[in-house]
Amino acid sequence: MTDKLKPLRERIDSIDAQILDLLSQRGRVAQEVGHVKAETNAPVFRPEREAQILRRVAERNPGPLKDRDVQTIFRDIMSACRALEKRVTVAYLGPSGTFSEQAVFQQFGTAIETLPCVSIDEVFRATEAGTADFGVVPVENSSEGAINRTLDLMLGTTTIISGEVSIPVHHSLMTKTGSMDGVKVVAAHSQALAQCQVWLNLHHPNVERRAVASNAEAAVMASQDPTIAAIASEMAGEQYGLGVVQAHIQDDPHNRTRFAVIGHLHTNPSGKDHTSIVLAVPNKAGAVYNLLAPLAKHGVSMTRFESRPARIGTWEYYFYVDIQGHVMDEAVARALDELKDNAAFFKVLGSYPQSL
Ligand SMILES: O=C(O)C(=O)C[C@]1(C(=O)O)C=C[C@@H](O)C=C1
Repeated sequence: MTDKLKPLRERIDSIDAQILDLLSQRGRVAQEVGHVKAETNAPVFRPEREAQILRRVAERNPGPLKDRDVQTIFRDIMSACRALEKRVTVAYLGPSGTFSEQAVFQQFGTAIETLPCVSIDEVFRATEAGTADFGVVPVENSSEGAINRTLDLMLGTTTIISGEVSIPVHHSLMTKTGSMDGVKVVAAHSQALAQCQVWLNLHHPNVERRAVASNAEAAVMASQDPTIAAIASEMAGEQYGLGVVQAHIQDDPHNRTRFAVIGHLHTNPSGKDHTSIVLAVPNKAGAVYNLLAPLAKHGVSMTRFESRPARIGTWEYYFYVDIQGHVMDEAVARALDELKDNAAFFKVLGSYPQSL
């Protein structure tokens, strides 16, 4: 056995030496890129370039490693190279261990500084003020719909969307002991409680449900009090020393949350982009009907349509629309020009590469 392993391990050692040498070469080129960018004050983080590299990696992947796995490796290689130019700071809805934090690493890799915030409002504020270079905020969940606070804040923010991240959301029920003995309360963010309600009704109908600021906060509470169970990611459970009572308790097994990356960066076209806009129409007959006509006219596909009350006391709404393409694409530019003409309010929230 050992005799057979020895030559294989020697081959791995020699391949590792080559990988290390290539990584070092890549790092030195990134340093040169950094110097060129510094001369022209150009942005360090280029989401469209990173998206193109990750797409190409999946296209060219000869196997046997999975596309997802090689993308994760390359994302972190780019993250480390980017950190040689500048280590970006990213704000998100903390504490550490939330799905938002997972989304941050999925977009930026791990060679970054993170700034956990107590609320979505705080993520916007930190990014607007420049305390963080970017912020990551939840936009919608596949089972529960829009995250209204994010939509409302998008309206007035000076930041723009420069990326999107979609991650699977798997909830686990966890306690200090790994059992439900003596548990009186299940704590979680209201969204998580809603995403697990069928399971909770079936298995723990008589345990009080308590909505708290985040699942990670619920995990902290459970780690300090054996009468409290938390619904959170297993990552958060591990972080706060919890035992799993039951994994994957979300009602929808394909449950996902989409996040927006906000900042001050205008992202260039990557070839596969989304554009987010928000608009309001004058309060007259047929206005909503006519609103989207320019999209169809110019062959632009809509991927999402959401409405929010304008909160000015009348029955007026803001419409949040996501479309395929980039504001610099000719068809999109033409359609948006016409949309703008029909709208009482119009704002482009940003164009950015489609999530992987
Ligand atoms: O191509 C660039 O602009 C780089 O800075 C290099 C690099 C990379 O490592 O490939 C790093 C950071 C950018 O976000 C994009 C790509």
